[in-house]
Amino acid sequence: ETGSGARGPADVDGERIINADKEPGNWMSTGRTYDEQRYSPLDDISDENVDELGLTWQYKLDVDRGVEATPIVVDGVMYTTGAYSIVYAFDAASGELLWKHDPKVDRTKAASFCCGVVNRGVAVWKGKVFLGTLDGRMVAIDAASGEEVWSVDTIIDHDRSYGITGAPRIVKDKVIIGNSGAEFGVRGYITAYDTETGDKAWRFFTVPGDPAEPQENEALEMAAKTWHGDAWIEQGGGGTAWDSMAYDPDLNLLYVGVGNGSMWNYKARSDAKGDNLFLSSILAINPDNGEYVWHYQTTPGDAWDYTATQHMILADLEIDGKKREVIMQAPKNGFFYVLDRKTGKVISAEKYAPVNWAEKVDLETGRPVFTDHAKYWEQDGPVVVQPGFWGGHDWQPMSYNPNTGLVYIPKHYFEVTYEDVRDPEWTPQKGFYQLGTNAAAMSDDAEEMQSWADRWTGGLLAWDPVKQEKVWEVPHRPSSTAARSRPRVTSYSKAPPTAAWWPIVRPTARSCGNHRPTAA
Ligand SMILES: O=C(O)c1cc(C(=O)O)c2c(n1)C(=O)C(=O)c1cc(C(=O)O)[nH]c1-2
Ligand SMILES: [Ca+2]
Repeated sequence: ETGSGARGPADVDGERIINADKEPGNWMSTGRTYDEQRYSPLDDISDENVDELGLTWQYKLDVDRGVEATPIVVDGVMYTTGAYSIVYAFDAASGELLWKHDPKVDRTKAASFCCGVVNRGVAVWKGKVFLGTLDGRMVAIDAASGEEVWSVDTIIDHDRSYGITGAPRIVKDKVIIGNSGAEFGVRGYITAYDTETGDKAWRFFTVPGDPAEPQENEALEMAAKTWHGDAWIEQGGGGTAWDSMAYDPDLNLLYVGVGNGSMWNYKARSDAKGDNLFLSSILAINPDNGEYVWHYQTTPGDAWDYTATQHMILADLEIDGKKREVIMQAPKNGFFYVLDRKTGKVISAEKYAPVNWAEKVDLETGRPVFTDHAKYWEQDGPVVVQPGFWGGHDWQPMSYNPNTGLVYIPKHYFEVTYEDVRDPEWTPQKGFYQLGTNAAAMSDDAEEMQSWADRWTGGLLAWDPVKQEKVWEVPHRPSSTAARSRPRVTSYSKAPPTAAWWPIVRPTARSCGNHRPTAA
């Protein structure tokens, strides 16, 4: 049922999202359902006729930069975003533009965002469209007219490079949004706002504040004990929640994926001591008041940009003859995690991509068993770490098919070098990477670079989350031809004298589809 006309535009609430299977022609929240399975029950398109699909309409977006949004479709209208957080509403059948909303993000600030001026889409609720803008505003837009209804600044410190690229989620009349910027030195947090008024309902910081001051809550008191030295205080600690969330209405738990440390270098950040909670963690939070319920940390003391902001899926799986309510994630660090979503206890964790920083995850302690190899702060010179900083899987969402029981993962093969910076000159600066490591400080030699480019590939992986094993994988096409015909690797050898210059390598394994597999 779509476009009955009985409802106003974007007339979505929690009941409708929870019962989304009753109206399979709509896609009403970013993961389609609160469990974020991204499984469409529509079956007109099948493996019998998929080769007959053709273009029905197209629309040229305003800015030729990354497009990462999941479009929302409600009652015949599609709401989606392009670069610089511009929102578009289309007639979904004809492609006719109904309205456009440009929040007018300052284009000169583009360098303050690590990974492009991207946006991953909007949320809709009771006649409004909700947008997190690149410069950190939460904007409520009238779904009929495209006009702004209210706008709030979500950023606590504009001298730091905070931004928003993720899609908001809405639970019980609260719109929830995190932020980005952990490559530059920020303190991560998520905030909930009243969808009607824009009033702040609660805020949860993902890492502690200055231990000289009282922490905001008990969870952060606990977290503060896992940080050492004082470099992290000035750098903010990191832990940005820049992409994933999921919600279980029965348990009333909001799950939030938390990112990497500021700076990356564990020794520079925290004297190479402590877990640095809640970096690289999945957090379960009460969405009514923002209170901590549990956490699971995937990479204690993260030093490699191993965010756990990757897409999370809730499902009920039968494991060892018992029905388990699980949350699943394939974070950057290369392990596929199945956790009990009530308690946060790890049920299983296996490598879905090449991993050399850890042997395995110890299911008794729930902690990874680290190798010494990847601890670049203890090494002379650069070390090759698998996965590299774009991870075995990054923001590209995965999906779960309850009929096959498989998870489908857009997977990367990506390894890079990391090297300790011995003479750091870092200070928090806007627009400069502050990593404390030379990451991917690559050769100027074309042949050598080509060999790296050849190894940066990807594929579509079908994964059995019960057996924790690969079922099949479709390799993406080889990168080598494309890499030769188009220079794609640049080394900023004359970068600014920060500790953390960023010899930019845009890995082919990111999203451009020119990938070749290597042995798993
Ligand atoms: O630490 C952060 O705050 C942060 C933010 C973002 C972002 O907001 O896009 C990315 C990352 N980290 C990151 O590590 C990463 O690999 C990444 C890829 C992308 C992208 O859009 O292609 N964004 C981000
Ligand atoms: Ca990051």
